Amino acid sequence: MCLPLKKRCQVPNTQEGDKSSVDNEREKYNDKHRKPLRPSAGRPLRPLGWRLSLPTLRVETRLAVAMSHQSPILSTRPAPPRDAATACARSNYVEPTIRSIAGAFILACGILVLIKPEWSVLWAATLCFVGFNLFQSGFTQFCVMEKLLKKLRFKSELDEIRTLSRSHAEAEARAAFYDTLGLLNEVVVELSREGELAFLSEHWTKLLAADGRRNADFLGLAFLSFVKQHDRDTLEQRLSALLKGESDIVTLRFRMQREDRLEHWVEGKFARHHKHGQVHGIRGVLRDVTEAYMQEKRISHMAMHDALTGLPNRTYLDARINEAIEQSRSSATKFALLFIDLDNFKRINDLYGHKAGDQLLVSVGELLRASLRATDVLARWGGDEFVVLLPFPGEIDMVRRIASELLDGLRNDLEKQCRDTFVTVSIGVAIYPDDAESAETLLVQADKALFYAKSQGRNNIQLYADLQTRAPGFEDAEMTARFVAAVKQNLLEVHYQPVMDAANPRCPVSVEALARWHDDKYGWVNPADFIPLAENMGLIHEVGRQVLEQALDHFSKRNNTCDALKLAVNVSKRQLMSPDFYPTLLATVERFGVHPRQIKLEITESIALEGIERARALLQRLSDAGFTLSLDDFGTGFSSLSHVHELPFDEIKIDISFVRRIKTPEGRVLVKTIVDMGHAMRLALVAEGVEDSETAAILQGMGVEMLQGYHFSRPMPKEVCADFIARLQAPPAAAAAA
Ligand SMILES: Nc1nc2c(ncn2[C@@H]2O[C@H](COP(=O)(O)OP(=O)(O)OP(=O)(O)O)[C@@H](O)[C@H]2O)c(=O)[nH]1
Repeated sequence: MCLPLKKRCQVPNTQEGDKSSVDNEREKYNDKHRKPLRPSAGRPLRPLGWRLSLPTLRVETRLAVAMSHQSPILSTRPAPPRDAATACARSNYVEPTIRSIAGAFILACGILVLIKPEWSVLWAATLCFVGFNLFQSGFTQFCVMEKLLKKLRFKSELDEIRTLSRSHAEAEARAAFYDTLGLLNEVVVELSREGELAFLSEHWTKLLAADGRRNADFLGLAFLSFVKQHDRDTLEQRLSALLKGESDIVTLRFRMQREDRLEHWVEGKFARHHKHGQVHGIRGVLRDVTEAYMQEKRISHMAMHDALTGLPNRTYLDARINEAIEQSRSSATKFALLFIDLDNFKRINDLYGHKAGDQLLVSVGELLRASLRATDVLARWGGDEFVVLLPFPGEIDMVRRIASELLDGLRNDLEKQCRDTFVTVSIGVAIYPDDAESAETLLVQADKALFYAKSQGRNNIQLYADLQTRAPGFEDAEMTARFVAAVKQNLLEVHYQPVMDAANPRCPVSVEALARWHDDKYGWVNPADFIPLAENMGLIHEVGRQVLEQALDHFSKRNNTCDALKLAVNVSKRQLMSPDFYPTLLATVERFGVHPRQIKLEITESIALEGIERARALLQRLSDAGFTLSLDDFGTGFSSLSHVHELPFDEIKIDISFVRRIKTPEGRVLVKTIVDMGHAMRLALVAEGVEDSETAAILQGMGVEMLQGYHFSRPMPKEVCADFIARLQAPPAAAAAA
């Protein structure tokens, strides 16, 4: 880089005399700077001056100005402080003094010739000598002046050459700089204060995929016009802040408006560009970061999104909920969290396989997304659960309406997509800040509301706020929390209580599956405590489902030979009213290889309160499928006994409250009436709560076909129940030995 510059600094076309004078001056300069000039007198000479050297009267002109000083081409030192004009002025100032002295001397000689004519030769010789010296002095002065003029001319030439070579050197340096920029992958841009392109380095056209064009075509155009519309405003704001001096460096990622229309990301780093101490514009470096950006995006997308549906995942949702909380706090607004869960999704997997299940999840995600506003966040929480974060400006009724539209819309769309199955969803809703003030608690409340929605027969919406009034106190007890956890973890157990043939007490006709809960803290919890809890919490449906599945599992694996033995399971009214109860039951029974004929469904009489027509339709389907239908708790709370005969029940189970009174005359009459009425309706009779042989005998005497109670057996774990049945069925001798 330095070589061409030096070469250009050689002095061109100088005459020999000039060259030597320059060399002389340089030597003088170098000598002067090497060591000071010392005259014989031992005093340093002044840089410029005259010395009258007597007795020779030789006027010495000492031009001590080292002209070589003035040439930075020859030396990088700065020019000496004195110039030729100063030297000239000094010589003009000295000459009159000499002339005056010489004049005075000639006048003195003339006077002496007149006074002493005999010394005239001596005086004439002295006069000649002085005249000659004056002439020599003038000539010397003339030479000095000429030299000075030459020096001045030479200096101006030098200045010219220097300016030329400087601009040439600058141009060369610039060219070399641009060549270097061309080696970089980055693009260097210079923008005017108005944002127009003033300079572009080589790869600009490559960055814009404008292959056939030259950089010059772009000069003078607005830089921002090559930035994607979406990123333009931000970049413009940041660059004008930079020009105003509000920031020193701006680093920003944005997209360029490329001719091939591909999305290319650029990282731009900009700084102010100064000239003569003024802000002249902006200088920036643009780096194509598309690949790195896409990679980062892919990684962060993977970390924040669900692989199956492509929807945001829990991590993303958590962040957005926290953001929404911040925003709601500052703007005093509310937002809702909707927990959406597919009803009986397991069944879809079981019936159609996991691939179909996956496809359904994807469809649900798409349908939900399409029904929501862009500002609503939809995430897949996991499994068949989705969560919607719904900012809402108005009343809570608005959330109800949106949730209801989602539920109906989804059901209708899925009905069209899945013609051979019926897919519904349940929705639980919690509102910030009414129901909770932290993201975590809000999610828990929404989940509770969902749980309650499931328990209400699925395919419905529950708001956490409503839950408080519908299931009061369900939050309070620690037991509640432990119970909920037990249900969620499938920790409930099923015990079995046999129902005996009244005519043959050694033969159980069925075993009733009963839910039991053992808690580490509370031990065995009485069903009379946790069943109402389950009702209040809306868990009764879930409890019913778990009991059914466990019981079917046990029943299908039984190894006794009692072929006629039936499995009796309790079905709550809510379960029965759920639209998917029937198909789920059929599928579950089939899954465990059990025939509906082997199942007895015990249904409470309150089913009739749902409207006799509806109840009949629901029950008839079950009866037609082969299930035995038992009217449970008969005699309690049934508004119209006369309706019983309109429902397709196979048997009536007399409530324990009547059986316990059987030893009193009134109680006996009451039970006898129920038994007669049942028989009149061609229904079989079962009595529960038989606790002793006397009661058993009375009931048997009345014609009750089946008996159940502690007199025969308490509810037992499956193994104990299996032993019990095996013992009953063993020949009397073996049973006695056992
Ligand atoms: N196909 C498929 N199944 C999944 C996926 N993730 C979870 N599951 C299944 O989804 C089912 C979720 O069941 P639950 O929500 O507990 O129960 P459900 O059958 O939907 O019943 P309710 O929610 O009580 O109505 C489980 O059987 C999981 O194995 C998945 O990514 N794909």
